[in-house]
Amino acid sequence: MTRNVFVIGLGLIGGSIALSCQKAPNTKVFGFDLYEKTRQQALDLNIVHEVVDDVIQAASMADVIIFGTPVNATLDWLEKMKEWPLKQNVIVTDTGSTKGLIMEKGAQLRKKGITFIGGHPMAGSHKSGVQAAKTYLFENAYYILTPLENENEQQVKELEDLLKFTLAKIVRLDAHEHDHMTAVVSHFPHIVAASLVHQLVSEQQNYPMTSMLAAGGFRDVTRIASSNPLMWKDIVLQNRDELLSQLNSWQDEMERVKSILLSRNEETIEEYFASAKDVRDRLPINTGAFYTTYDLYVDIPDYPGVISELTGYLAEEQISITNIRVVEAREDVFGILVISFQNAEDRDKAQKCINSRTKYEMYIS
Ligand SMILES: NC(=O)c1ccc[n+]([C@@H]2O[C@H](COP(=O)([O-])OP(=O)(O)OC[C@H]3O[C@@H](n4cnc5c(N)ncnc54)[C@H](O)[C@@H]3O)[C@@H](O)[C@H]2O)c1
Ligand SMILES: O=C(O)C(=O)C[C@]1(C(=O)O)C=C[C@@H](O)C=C1
Repeated sequence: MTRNVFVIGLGLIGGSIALSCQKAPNTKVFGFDLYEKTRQQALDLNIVHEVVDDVIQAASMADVIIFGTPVNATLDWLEKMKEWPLKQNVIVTDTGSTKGLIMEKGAQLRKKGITFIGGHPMAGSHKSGVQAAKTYLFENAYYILTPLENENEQQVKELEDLLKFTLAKIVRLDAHEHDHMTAVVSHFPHIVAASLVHQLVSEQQNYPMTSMLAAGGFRDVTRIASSNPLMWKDIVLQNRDELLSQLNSWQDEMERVKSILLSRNEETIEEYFASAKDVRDRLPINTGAFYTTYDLYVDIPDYPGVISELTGYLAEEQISITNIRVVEAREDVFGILVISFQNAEDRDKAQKCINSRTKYEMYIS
């Protein structure tokens, strides 16, 4: 029997889930997005098997409905869904970054006989939209499920059985614990990143050169300030209380920094950085495909056409790359071309390919 999966919201996350659901056997993936253009792109990019215009009709045929919409739009859809004719055993889930308010709606749906199991894959990007979707975006990442208390175990297992095709590590959490912990490691850092950018803007008024000096450090710490503003508006509104509490803790932390700076105590200042480094260095890696980049560093001479020469060799051998960038490109000296691949196997093939056709030095970090 065919399993019908219906994804509503075909952006980065909905599109990526749709792609991984297509890997599941006997599964047909339908999609809907608010925008006609996105629906067309989703079809052109084979993100879904079919796109639909009539949401209620598609939902009535679905065995699993997955929301990939911004969290306030998800709340609106869940409210409307209470009145829809759905299959008796349908499983409804979402991918939103917040869970408290969404699970309140889930509890209301349960009263209508609809199973809602909250979901949140802990991987993503500052990029948004259907064109950024990737089949293995969630590989190795934690994928949190927040079933209601006493949820039908069979239904949760069925959802897990589908989501395993994301290659994520599925874990279960209570919605409030989820909102607390994600405020710490995801939502509040986005506020800090945006605030650092605002601080730069105000400094620019007196020191216009400042942004030109923004090197790796500023860029690394503010990358996520380039994320989708509408999505983050919704997230911070839904998780406002946790964020206000994080803001208080941050202000206390800044007071601590101020006092150690005022103290001029070298040992304390060094220890402040050393203990942070220790914790940061021990953070688990490989959580989320976006961070699992398989990079190959190639020392290339600085002459026109060298990049297309190399990518041409890879294309001839059908080796896909996910990203390419040049670092330390200076005149007349070697630059380093960093080519990223989806997996180690592709990187090995690329290394062999380049080795057989050039004399460029290569290394893996
Ligand atoms: N971006 C991330 O890193 C990330 C990671 C994990 C979870 N999430 C969550 O996933 C969800 C989607 O985020 P995204 O990054 O894919 O955003 P996105 O902007 O890439 O995609 C959202 C899609 O939803 C569509 N949409 C908006 N309102 C809609 C509506 N009312 N009905 C139907 N479609 C609608 C948009 O047109 C867009 O295509 C959000 O709830 C977000 O909190 C995001
Ligand atoms: O990598 C990024 O750009 C992200 O912001 C991804 C990220 C995060 O780590 O905060 C963002 C929102 C989520 O709900 C989950 C993951």
